[in-house]
Amino acid sequence: MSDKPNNTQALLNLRDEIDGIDKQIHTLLNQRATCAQKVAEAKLQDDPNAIFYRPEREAQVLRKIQERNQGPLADEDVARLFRQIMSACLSLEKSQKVAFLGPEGTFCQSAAIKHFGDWMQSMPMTTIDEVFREVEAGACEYGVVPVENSTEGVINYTLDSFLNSNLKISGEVELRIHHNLMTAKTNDPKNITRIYSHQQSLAQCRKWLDAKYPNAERVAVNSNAEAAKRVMSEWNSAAIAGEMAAEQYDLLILNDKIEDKPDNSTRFLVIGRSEVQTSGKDKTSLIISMKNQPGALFNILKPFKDLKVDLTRVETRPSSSSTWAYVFFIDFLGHLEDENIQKLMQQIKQTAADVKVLGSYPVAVI
Ligand SMILES: C=C(O[C@@H]1C=C(C(=O)O)C=C[C@H]1O)C(=O)O
Repeated sequence: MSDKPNNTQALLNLRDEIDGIDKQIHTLLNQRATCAQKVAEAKLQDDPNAIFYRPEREAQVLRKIQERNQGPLADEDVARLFRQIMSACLSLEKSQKVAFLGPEGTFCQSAAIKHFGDWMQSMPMTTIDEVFREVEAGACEYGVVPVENSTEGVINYTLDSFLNSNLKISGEVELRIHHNLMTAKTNDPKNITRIYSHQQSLAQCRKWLDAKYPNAERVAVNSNAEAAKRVMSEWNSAAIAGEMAAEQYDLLILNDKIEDKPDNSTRFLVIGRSEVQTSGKDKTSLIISMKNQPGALFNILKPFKDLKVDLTRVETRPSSSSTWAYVFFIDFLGHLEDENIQKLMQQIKQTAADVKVLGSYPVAVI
C-alpha cells in the first residue's frame, strides 16, 4: 500500500480510469477513420469523380451529437470536437483546399477553420473576387467569403460576385466577432496616431475610437490581417483585428472586445462547384430579377406567404443588366428538393423575369 496521502491514491486511480477511457477513444477514433476510408472507396466505385466532402452529412452528424449530448461538456463544445474528428477523417479521403479572404489571420480564415476543421488546406486570397476565381478554376474545392455583419449589414461585393458566377452556396458559417486594438510589442501606445483596419471593423468600433482615439487617423485597408501586418513595422500605428491576427503577427493586444455592439457577428458563405443534398434542416438562396411592372415585388413574395415558407433575408442590389433595374437576393428555409419549395419555385418562375438558384445548403450547426 502506498504511504502517500489518500487523495493522491484517489487521484492515481482516477488517472488510471482516464487512461483506460483514452485507450477506448483512441481505438474507436481509428475504427471511425478506417470506416471513412471505406466510404471514400465506396464513393469512388459509385463515381470516379466523386465529391468526398458532404456538407449535408456533416451537418446531420453534428446535429445528432448536440441532440444526444448529456454533458458536462457543452453541446457546442462537443460538436466542435466532432467537427475536428470529421475534418481528420475527411482528410484521409481527400485533402480539401479552401480559399478565403486573406491574408493569414483574418476572421474569414477563422470561419473557414470553424467550418472545415484544422485539416483543410486554407489558401489566403487578396480579394473576394479572387476567392470566387480560385474555386471556379478548380484550384480550390471550396471558398469562404463574408456576406453580412450584424452591425454593418450586407457585404455588397459578395452578393455582386454571385451575379456573374456559376458557383453554388454549399454552407454558411456564423462567427462572433471580437475586435481588439493591437500594436507591435516594441511600440509605445502613447505614440499611436494612426489606426488601420478593414472599413467594416472601423465602423463597428466607431464609438470606442471616438472616445479613446478621437484624433488618430483611421485608415481602411483590404482586411484586418493586412492592418495587423502593417503595424508590425510602424512605430506610431495600431491595428484593429482579431485575436488570430495578433498571434499570427506577434502583436500586443492593448484593448480587447472594443466593438460597439456586444453581439457583433459576421455570417460567411461557403462556395463550391456542386449542389448539396438535403440535410433535413436547410436554407436556399436565390437571385430574382423582376419585371418592371406594378405589384411585381408583391407577386414575388406572395407565394412565400401562401406556402408558409420562412423568408430569412431579402436584399436588393442594382442589376448589372440595366440602369435603375434591381435584383433581389432572397434566403429562405427549406431545400429545393422539398415538395413545398418545388411548388414555390414554380410560382416564382411564373412571375419573375429571371431566377438564379445560388443553392440549398444546411443551416449553420455550430
Ligand atoms: C465519411 C464520409 O465522408 C466525409 C466525412 C464525414 C465524417 O467524418 O463523418 C462525413 C461526411 C463527409 O464529409 C461520408 O460521406 O459519410
